[in-house]
Amino acid sequence: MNSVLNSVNDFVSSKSTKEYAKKELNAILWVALITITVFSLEKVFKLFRLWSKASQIPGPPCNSFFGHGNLGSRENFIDLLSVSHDKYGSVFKLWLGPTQLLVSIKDPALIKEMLLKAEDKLPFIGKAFRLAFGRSSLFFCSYDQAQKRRESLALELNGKMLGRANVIPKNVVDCIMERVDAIMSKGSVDCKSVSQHMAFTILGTALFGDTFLAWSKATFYEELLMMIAKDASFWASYRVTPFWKRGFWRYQSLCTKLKCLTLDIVQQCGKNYGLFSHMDQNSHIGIEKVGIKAASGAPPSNGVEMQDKLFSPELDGHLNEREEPCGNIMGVMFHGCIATASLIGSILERLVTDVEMQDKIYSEIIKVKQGSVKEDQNVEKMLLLLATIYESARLLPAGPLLQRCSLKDDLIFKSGVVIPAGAVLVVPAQLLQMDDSSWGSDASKFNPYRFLSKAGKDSDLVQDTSFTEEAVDPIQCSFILNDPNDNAAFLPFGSGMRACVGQKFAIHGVATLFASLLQRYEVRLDPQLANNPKSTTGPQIVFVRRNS
Ligand code: HEM
Repeated sequence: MNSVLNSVNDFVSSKSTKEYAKKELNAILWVALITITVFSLEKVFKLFRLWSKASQIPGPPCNSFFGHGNLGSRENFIDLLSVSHDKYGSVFKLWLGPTQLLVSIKDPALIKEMLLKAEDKLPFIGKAFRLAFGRSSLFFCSYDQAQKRRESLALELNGKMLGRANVIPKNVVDCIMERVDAIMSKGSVDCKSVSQHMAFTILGTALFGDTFLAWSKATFYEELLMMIAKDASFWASYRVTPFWKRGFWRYQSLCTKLKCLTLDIVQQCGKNYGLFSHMDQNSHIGIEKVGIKAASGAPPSNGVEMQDKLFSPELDGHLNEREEPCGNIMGVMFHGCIATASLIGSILERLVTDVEMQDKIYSEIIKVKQGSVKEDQNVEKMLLLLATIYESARLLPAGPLLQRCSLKDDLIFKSGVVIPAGAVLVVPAQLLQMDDSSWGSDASKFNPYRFLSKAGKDSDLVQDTSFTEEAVDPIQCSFILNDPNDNAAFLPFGSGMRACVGQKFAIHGVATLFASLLQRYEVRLDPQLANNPKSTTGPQIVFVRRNS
């Protein structure tokens, strides 16, 4: 009897357990269904919001649901922006896909406002840096993540570095000159590779100190950095990281080699010199992680003290741990080298094609040198040289667009224009820097005098190109150098919240370099190879030693 009762009980309890399980499963399915519905509705709602807000912005009609997906080559895209701005005004939209809105802005005042309000960078840029160098704060798309590192790097670059008499120490310039001598003993050089090497040496010594000059692996490091630069955008352009592609893993192995080399140079120069200690406290953790013994025995120095002052505990704790060791260092080396090399290349190209200007700059350098007591370059007194650097940066073809977005909030301009959150904002900097309405009828010509004005009259620009010796005489001070950033259409270093923190350092560094270079050499086009139409590396140039 008991056993019968037991089996009835078992049957009842197993039945109620099953029912309970069934009910629970139903509840889970309902919750999942509601969550998915809410999530989808939210997405649809966001999409309608984007479409309705975007409908207020003028722009070409979009024939395909997938948007203007095929925008052609870089040149075609800039042409498209130029034509569309002429047609739709200073702000227009372009659909890149059903959910991807691009808004281009060409009005200088609106651009200034936008670059101050839109704090975030495109996730694509952050992805390119993350794939190559691991997670880092500098160059991260969200401003909140990048802000502190930006501030500490800016403080170091614009404070300690610019505070020195010469932004680039004399031994570094001498090292570059020695290399130029060595190259010249073999013949002419291509403009691109010599500019790249100069930029690499300036940045390397700024980050790692003098140890970098004697580092045996520097040449390999430079080659690796350039190989990575070539492919970085390509691999970042995949929506899903292409782990299945062999080429991607080859690229990753280059990135790993670069990381090991960075850790190696960090180890060699120890904690006590260079900018690196202020950007990556994690670098020493990294050295241990990859099995290299951390630098030891170096006496505590100013660098270490400065390091403690520069980083707040908040940054040292939570955020630092999420950063890849040396990620910031590699990011700065990468961006700084490419951008500085491009500027040096642009200056060299302008100087070899405008020999008269080169001679005037040479006279200015000699005059300033004669007036100075010590070995200081005093580049801040070389107004024509600095104006030439600004002008070469203005005409720089690299980086034709500035890109921003506001990840969370809509952007509301004073004029009432509203750009929905998440839209890609672009500034066609190249068009703007060549625009007649901002630069006058000679906007496309090389004219450094546009950055000089007569002392006391800000608006009185020196348009007269017969720049006399007296005019460049710093003692007489008859001319002043305008702040290039006064013109809202001067954007080679960007502007606003995410503007380049290396602007002053790069300009002073490049000026110091050219002051030494032009003092010793005349730079000329190689007469035999000047007109070689096949050259993809810029003109072939020669450095001719000056008599003195
Ligand atoms: C001629 C040389 C250089 C040029 C033309 C240049 C140009 C630029 C441009 C256009 C941007 C983006 C700005 C924006 O979106 O508004 C940028 C960002 C940046 N630059 Fe430079 N740069 C140069 C050299 C350097 C150097 C030498 C350093 C550091 C040592 C540096 C550090 C940075 C950093 C950290 C950012 C990122 C800012 C951020 O994402 O928040 N740059 N640079």
